[in-house]
Amino acid sequence: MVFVYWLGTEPFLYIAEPEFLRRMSKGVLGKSWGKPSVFKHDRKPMFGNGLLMLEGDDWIHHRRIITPAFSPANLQAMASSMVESTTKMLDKWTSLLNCGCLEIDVEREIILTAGEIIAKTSFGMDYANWRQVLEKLRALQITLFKTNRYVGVPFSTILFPRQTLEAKKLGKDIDYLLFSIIEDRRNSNAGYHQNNLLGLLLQENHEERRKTLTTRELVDECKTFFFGGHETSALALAWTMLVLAVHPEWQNQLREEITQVTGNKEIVFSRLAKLNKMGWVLNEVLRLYSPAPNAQRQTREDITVNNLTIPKGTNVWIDVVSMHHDPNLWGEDVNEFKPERFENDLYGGCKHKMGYLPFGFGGRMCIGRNLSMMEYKIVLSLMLTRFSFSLSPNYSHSPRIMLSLRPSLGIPLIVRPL
Ligand code: HEM
Repeated sequence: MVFVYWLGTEPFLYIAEPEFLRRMSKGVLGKSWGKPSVFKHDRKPMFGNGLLMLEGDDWIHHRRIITPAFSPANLQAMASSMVESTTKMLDKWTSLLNCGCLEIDVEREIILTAGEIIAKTSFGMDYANWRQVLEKLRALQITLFKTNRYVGVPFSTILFPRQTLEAKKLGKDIDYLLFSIIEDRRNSNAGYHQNNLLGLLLQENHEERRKTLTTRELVDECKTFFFGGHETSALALAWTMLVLAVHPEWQNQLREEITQVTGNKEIVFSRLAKLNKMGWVLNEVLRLYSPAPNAQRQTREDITVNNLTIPKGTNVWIDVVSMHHDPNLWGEDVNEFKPERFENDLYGGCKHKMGYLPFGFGGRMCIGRNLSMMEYKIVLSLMLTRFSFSLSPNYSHSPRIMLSLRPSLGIPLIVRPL
């Protein structure tokens, strides 16, 4: 389905048709479309001019600097930190269960753990700092995306002055926290020699003896990666816990696979790729509950598709959720949880390769996808080998798009030690 709608004064082209998207993106150079200016402005307190929002030469430059942070060697170095943070969470669950607690909101718990993982692995942050950044980012997300604000409608900031001011203030508080972390790292020599994301960004500035990234740009990248690096991975895990709670047979299948692959020893980086069934489960969860439910672009020049000219300046809204749930692409069992779709097919049997886009498409494909797959397998393996899960009667199914696709009332599960 493809149609045009308006958001205030802004024209939007809605696309939930993979073939149209393929034709549109095929002939388009990266420079021919960017991110909608109206969202760049609205989401500034959250992402500033970080990688997600950049375009043109600036985007190429930042992507080149940041890519090495996700090399296999750097990912491997993050594994022990992931095991440590997850084990801490699971020890806490054991204490809660010993104290008579019957259920645990796994979404809340996993978000905290994923926040800790990205804070430690990418920025080397300590507890007090990352908790503050995480809490403020969550408050900012609620302010920007939970309420009905009219993004793109002229003077909407005047109609919603309280939210506008609140978002600006939270954005500044986060900037300030990240700025002081960057300055501390600059002043300590060790900061330049760490191969984590912040270390690489600082080295780039330091070694070339020119300000390749300004402090403002560094803060924006840290903000972007702090949010992007924990929220989506945590949601993939949280939605997985929900579907596994209602499909205990898949919990068992995954436990068997973990035992086969690890031989009851601690999970190690080099064996993660062998967790094939877990990979299918991840793909199926990303299809059913895509943490990034849509993608947006804005044309920077006229683009022609099927004799139709899409004028420069048109915003484009790509509805990933709709494509992932289209029975014409996936078949009549589209809404069922069937990880085996992915057994012999990276696209899960989808009739069109652009119909399955959990990590985006083209040159703007998610830079953190390998990191998130690794984190997913480590955290899920540890959870499944210590506990079994079933749905709490208090669970209420309420997926809601608040930038990402969230379970808006949490995911309370009954957790039992194995
Ligand atoms: C399951 C986990 C994840 C999902 C589903 C996901 C999804 C996506 C999607 C759909 C995009 C493309 C957005 C667009 O086209 O506008 C994207 C881009 C991006 N992601 Fe992820 N992501 C995940 C994990 C991560 C992680 C762990 C990080 C960082 C550590 C990260 C950082 C980013 C960044 C910075 C971009 C912008 C890339 C660019 O424009 O060059 N993501 N992600």
